[in-house]
Amino acid sequence: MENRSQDGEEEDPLFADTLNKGGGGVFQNRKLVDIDYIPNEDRIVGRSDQIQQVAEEIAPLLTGTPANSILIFGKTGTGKSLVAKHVMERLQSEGRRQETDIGIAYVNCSQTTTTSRVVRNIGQNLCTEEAATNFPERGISVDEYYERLWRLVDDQFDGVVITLDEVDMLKDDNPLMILSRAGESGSVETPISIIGISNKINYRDQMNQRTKSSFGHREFVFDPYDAKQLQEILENRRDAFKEGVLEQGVIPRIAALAAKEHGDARKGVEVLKYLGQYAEQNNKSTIAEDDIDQVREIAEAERLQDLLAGLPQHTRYVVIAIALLTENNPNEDWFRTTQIIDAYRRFCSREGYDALSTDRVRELLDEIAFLEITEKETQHSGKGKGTFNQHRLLWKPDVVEHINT
Ligand SMILES: Nc1ncnc2c1ncn2[C@@H]1O[C@H](COP(=O)(O)OP(=O)(O)OP(=O)(O)O)[C@@H](O)[C@H]1O
Repeated sequence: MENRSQDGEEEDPLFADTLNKGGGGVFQNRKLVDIDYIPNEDRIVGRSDQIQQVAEEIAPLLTGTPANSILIFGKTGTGKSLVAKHVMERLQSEGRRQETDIGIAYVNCSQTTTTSRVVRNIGQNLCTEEAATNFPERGISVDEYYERLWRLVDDQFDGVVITLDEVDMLKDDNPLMILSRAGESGSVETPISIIGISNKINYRDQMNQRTKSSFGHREFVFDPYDAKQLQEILENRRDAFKEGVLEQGVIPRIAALAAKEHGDARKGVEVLKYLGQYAEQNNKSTIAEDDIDQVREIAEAERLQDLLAGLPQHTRYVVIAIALLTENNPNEDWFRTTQIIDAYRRFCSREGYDALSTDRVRELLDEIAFLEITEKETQHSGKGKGTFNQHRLLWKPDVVEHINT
């Protein structure tokens, strides 16, 4: 493939020391283990059918004809974002070859939940740095953002593809509907295709009827990877490290652990990255299987931190309250809502925070279950005695302690 700058390219020697050789100097190409790195096709494992299918849906943009909008579902770390970004980039470079201007934008809706932010980010993604001033942070209405976006799309592109990752986090699916029906409603002439990504398989049920119909039945479900695929994914990143750094058995063990974690490639790649950093900080020139346990906790803490980022502080306190309960009750892992509310109140009073109302804490418990930080289930108390909810932390409690309150 041409025009793919991420892979195989040498780093500028001027910065190589800082990028690769800090401390123990174990890296030779550190970016290969960055989570946002989009690997070249020959490093992507087990997704050629999905790449082909997504490409077929959006390919009509190359001829200026309307293309489909699609939804991709699958658990975390199953390559959804990777496939979307990879296909978008290839479409854009094929467009360049054919002198067709394809605009691409990627927006993560977990950090961009309101309509105006989504539309603004798409605009900023599509245009040059100077033109991005047309999409200021504040001061213009949602309608004006849309107007500017339509103008940009029609003025500069022959086709546009927009990926909305974690689309289920949007406050409402208005932007999804407006963007996917922009051509039909006469807002733009240039065809726009949307790739919506979610790890909530039942997300479709939450979509309103009109949005659903604009996505038709073009849905793809990505299965988790098995241990063999995970091992290959990680082997394909081995050259992030200098030769001989990763001892035998390191990659198979990370792959086996990631396979247990629902086939999550993200976890595997992250552990590789942390292993390198750990080796550097400790001036080690090789990485052994025993080092894996040291870094997994750090990797998990960071992931959880990511999950909680942007959420209200009290959401974190509720998570901490559940972690404390779990730690103080080694033989239990399910806790009733009332137990958690009591633990949360104790935590708040100890730390000097004003606790939120019971109803609000119940809502927060639903939010953290939705984010898969906890699992929630409803139990029956016994004949005629009604029901109660209980919750279980899906992360190790000591990991939660790493969270900054
Ligand atoms: N098939 C694959 N081949 C090589 N690397 C992969 C593959 N699938 C995923 N990865 C790597 O695993 C990490 C996570 O992948 P990605 O972000 O695409 O997952 P996702 O399904 O979008 O997860 P999430 O829902 O958490 O965003 C990335 O670093 C990606 O490069």
